[in-house]
Order: sequence, then structure tokens, then C-alpha cells
Amino acid sequence: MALKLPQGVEILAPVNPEFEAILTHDALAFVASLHREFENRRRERMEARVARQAELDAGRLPDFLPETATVRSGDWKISPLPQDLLDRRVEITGPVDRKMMINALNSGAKSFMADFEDSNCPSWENQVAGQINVRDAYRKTISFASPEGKQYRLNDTIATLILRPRGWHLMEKHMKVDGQIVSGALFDFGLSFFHNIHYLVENGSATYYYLPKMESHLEARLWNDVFVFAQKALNIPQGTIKATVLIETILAAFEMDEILYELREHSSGLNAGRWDYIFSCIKKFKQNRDFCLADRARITMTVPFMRAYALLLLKTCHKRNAPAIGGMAALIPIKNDPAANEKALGGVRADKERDATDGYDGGWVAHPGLVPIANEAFTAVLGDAPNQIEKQRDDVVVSAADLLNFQPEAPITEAGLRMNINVGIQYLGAWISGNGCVPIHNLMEDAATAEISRSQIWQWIRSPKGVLEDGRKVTVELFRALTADEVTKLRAEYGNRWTKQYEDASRMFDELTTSDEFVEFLTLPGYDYID
Ligand SMILES: CC(=O)SCCNC(=O)CCNC(=O)[C@H](O)C(C)(C)COP(=O)(O)OP(=O)(O)OC[C@H]1O[C@@H](n2cnc3c(N)ncnc32)[C@H](O)[C@@H]1OP(=O)(O)O
Ligand SMILES: O=CC(=O)O
Ligand SMILES: [Mg+2]
Repeated sequence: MALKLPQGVEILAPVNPEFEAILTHDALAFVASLHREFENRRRERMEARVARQAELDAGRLPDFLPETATVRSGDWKISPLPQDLLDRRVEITGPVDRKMMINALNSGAKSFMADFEDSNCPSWENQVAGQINVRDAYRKTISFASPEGKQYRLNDTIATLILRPRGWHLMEKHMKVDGQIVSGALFDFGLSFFHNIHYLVENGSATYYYLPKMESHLEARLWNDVFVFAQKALNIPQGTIKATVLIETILAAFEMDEILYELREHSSGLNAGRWDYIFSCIKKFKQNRDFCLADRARITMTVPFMRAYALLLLKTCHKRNAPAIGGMAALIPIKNDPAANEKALGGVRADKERDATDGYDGGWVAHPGLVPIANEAFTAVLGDAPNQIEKQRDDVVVSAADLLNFQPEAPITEAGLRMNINVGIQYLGAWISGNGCVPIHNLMEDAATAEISRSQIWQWIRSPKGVLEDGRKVTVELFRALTADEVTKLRAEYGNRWTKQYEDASRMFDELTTSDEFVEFLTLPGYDYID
């Protein structure tokens, strides 16, 4: 059956019979209405990012905005939270893969972030099948049979589903409205809202979102206006949608109050998205001769600028009666090595204990095997209380200088450089093959962690401080020599799993790292390699 397309809408991809239930005339008309209403403003925001980057490149450091001082000093709170978002002590995250969604919903976590973003490769198949999975998960009808014959279905008690659409920078190239391709964010949000909001509201819930990679409160205002428009269009009471914003750019860290304020009717707090945050610091200060970070593994949550960011986020949220949700340790359970496994689990435990004792209301885990650990750490502090939002952190004082105290700068090592190359190529190869989240060297790797790897090398090559601890300057020549070596090793290790996609990934990694122009997101050129 051919799709019935609304006026001005084109779908430039195969539509299998299952997809027709998602790509209905009315759902596409709704996405088209979002596009027509908001695309110009989205573009303006993207242009504002470019202008702001030019200022940073010229040496102007970020600071808290003078024009919004009254928002920061004002006495306001976000609107009350719905019942099913009060207790978020453990949130599991993962791509919108059918089997993994069932596992995540059953994992014992209080909430599950179904991810169309960092852990998802945005192929047409993944995006539309993901919407089918989300629809079935909301209706609790989702099931799956593995090729090995294992049956998957939902338990009686499951996690609350929160959906993360793509960020404002990503497009959905398979849908056009009036000749323009549509925003990935509006496509993901629009379809999920259209198909599910009435069902959820009738059942005492709503569609909840995580909003990624924003760089200013004006981007949050845009999301808020999208929510107001969408609720009005579908006759849903204003304030029904709730959204948690990931503070995962250095610029957003200077506008946390303002972001909560813009979304105050629709806010469900902030999350410390640590991996993109590190990437953003590297990207925003890429031209700054004073800026240079040590090996990726050294940039932990306890280094000065990360600690300042985490504490300011917590303080800001609780002042506004909003949940503060911790980010993710990249450690995952390790099979067949009990000692290494114990160490990894200990690392996750320490991470969650620090967040819980600081005052966070919950935190992210990457894997069902980590849910009990995070649960123990938060329950030790929360007990039976759903959260600790009442815990004020007036003792925390964080200045602009604290947020910009980029230590440590050393060591930068050959092992660290090799690791960035090795992980970056493996991740890109998996991503181009359709998988946005993979275990590499016993760590969870996704688009955000891979961005750190590639941007660090770009920056080390160009910064006068990009010098290995043995005195060698990081250069294109050194990078290429080590890359050749790493690729040789990887080819041998992968054998016939080393497909064309990994050759493409190696070439793309070289381009990303050696081209003079810094590519904003690796997923932008990456998108040309899929579908
Ligand atoms: C920076 C950020 O944005 S963080 C947020 C984005 N990142 C994520 O969401 C990470 C999601 N995690 C994952 O994708 C996976 O855990 C990986 C890729 C890191 C590791 O995956 P694997 O090596 O396959 O894990 P492993 O083999 O131990 O899995 C065991 C079982 O747990 C399941 N599982 C693992 N992680 C998850 C998850 N996050 N959600 C649901 N199920 C999961 C597997 O599907 C598997 O199920 P099965 O036994 O029924 O077949
Ligand atoms: O999205 C989360 C992050 O750490 O990046
Ligand atoms: Mg992120």
C-alpha cells in the first residue's frame, strides 16, 4: 500500500508495511506542521551557535549572562512533577532496539531513557522501527523472539519511559516538507508525541523527554514553544509534557537557571551529561592556545572543572525544586574476568555513591547488570523517600573561573593517543554499520565518548601544549603513523568482521582529525555513509 502523503510532504526512503502505522497521513501532517512553524527558528539557533563559536575562537571567554541576571536571582520554581517522575534513583539508558528496550524496561530501574541520540545510529530503519518499539512499549504490548528462540516480554512492574530525540543539529534526510528536509529532533518528537500522548494521558501518564546538546536557553525556549504548540494542536493540557535537559555543553552550564526557567512548566530537571560536556569543552576552546586536556581517561568527574559543573547543576536544580540526575560512568560489566569485573563495578559504585551523597536524585547506568549497584548507592541515601530535591546546596559556590579551570593538562601519552585512534575507528565503523553503542576495551562507547577521542587528537595536533610526556609533539605525521599501526592490529583482530564500513571509518577518522576545519559533530559526515 502506498503512503497517503499530506500536501508538500515527501518520504525518500523505503516504507515497509510495518512502517505505515507510524508514517500515517495525520502523523506526517503533524510533523510537517512542526517543521513549518519552527524550522526557521531552528536555523537561527544553529546560526547563533556559529556566531558564538566565532567569539570563543577570538578569545572571548563565556560568563553568566548579564541580561538574565533577574532570572538567576528570582524566586521561582518549576511546576510540580507527575507521580511517575518523582522517583528516578536509577535510570537505565539504551538504544531503541526492540530486545534491549524490553530488557531495559524490565531491569528494575525506575526509568528508562529510550535513546534516538548518542547510543543510536540514526538510520531510517532505526528511527522508524524505534518509533514502533516505543509505541508498543508504551502500550505494554512489546515482545520479541530472539533467533535463538528466547522469548522477551514485559514484567508487571516496568520502568517509566523517557525518550531522547535527536539534537537540534541533526536532520532527518528521508522526510521533506515543501522541498526542505526536516529536523531529526522534530521528527522524533513529533511522531512519538502524535502516536502516544492521548493513550498515555488516558492512562495517567504522558510523553516524557530528555533534550540533548543544547547550547543556550534560547534553544530551550524553542523546545518549550514546540511543546506548547504540540499540546495545543492535539488538545492536550499545557504542561503535560515533561522534559529533562542534559547539561552537556560548556555554554549551557552558564545558563542552567535560564534553561529551567524557559521550560519551567514542562521541566523535569537537568542531567549531567558528562561525556558530551567534555567534548563540548574541547570543541568550544579548540582555538584557545591555553586550553589542552590530558588523556581522555584522566578527565574524571573529580577533576576541577567537572566537579564545579556537577555541583553547580545540583545546586541550581534543587533551588528550583527540580530533580538533578547524574550522568553515566562508562564502565560496564566485564565477562570472563572476575577481578576486572569487580574493579569496573567498584568504579560504578563509587560514581553513584558520590552523586547520591552530593545530593543528586538519581543517576544513569549503561547496563542492566549495574542497576542493583546504583540502586543500593542511592537507596542508602534516599531510603524510602523518592528523591532528595529538598536538599539545598547553598554551601556550593561556583564561579565562571571554576567552570573554566581546565585541569589536568598532563599527562598526554602515546597510549592515550593510540587509545583515541583505536576507539574512534572502531566506534565509527560500528556506527556506520548501524550500531550506535558498542563495548570497546570494556567501556561503553557511544557518539559522545567517540567525539572526545577524535576532538582531542584534532586539538593536540594544533595546540602548542599537545606534547606527549616523552617530549614528542603530536603532529599529523605522528597521528598517521600510529593510525597505520592501530589499523593493522584491528584488521588482524577483526578478521572477516573488518568490513568496508571499517575502511570507511578509518578514512573518515583521518579526515575528521587532520582537516583544518573542525567538523561540528562526527555524526554529520557520518550520516552521509548510512542509508
Ligand atoms: C554519553 C551517553 O549518552 S550515555 C547514554 C547512551 N549510552 C547508552 O545508553 C549505553 C547503552 N548500553 C549498551 O548499549 C550496552 O550495554 C553496551 C553496548 C555498552 C554493552 O553491550 P553488550 O556487550 O551487548 O552487553 P552484554 O552482552 O553484557 O548484554 C547482556 C544482556 O544485557 C542486555 N543489555 C545490555 N545493555 C543494555 C541496556 N543498556 N539496555 C537494555 N539491555 C541491555 C543485552 O541486550 C543482553 O541481553 P540478552 O542477554 O537478553 O541478550
Ligand atoms: O548524553 C550524555 C553524555 O554524557 O553525553
Ligand atoms: Mg550526550
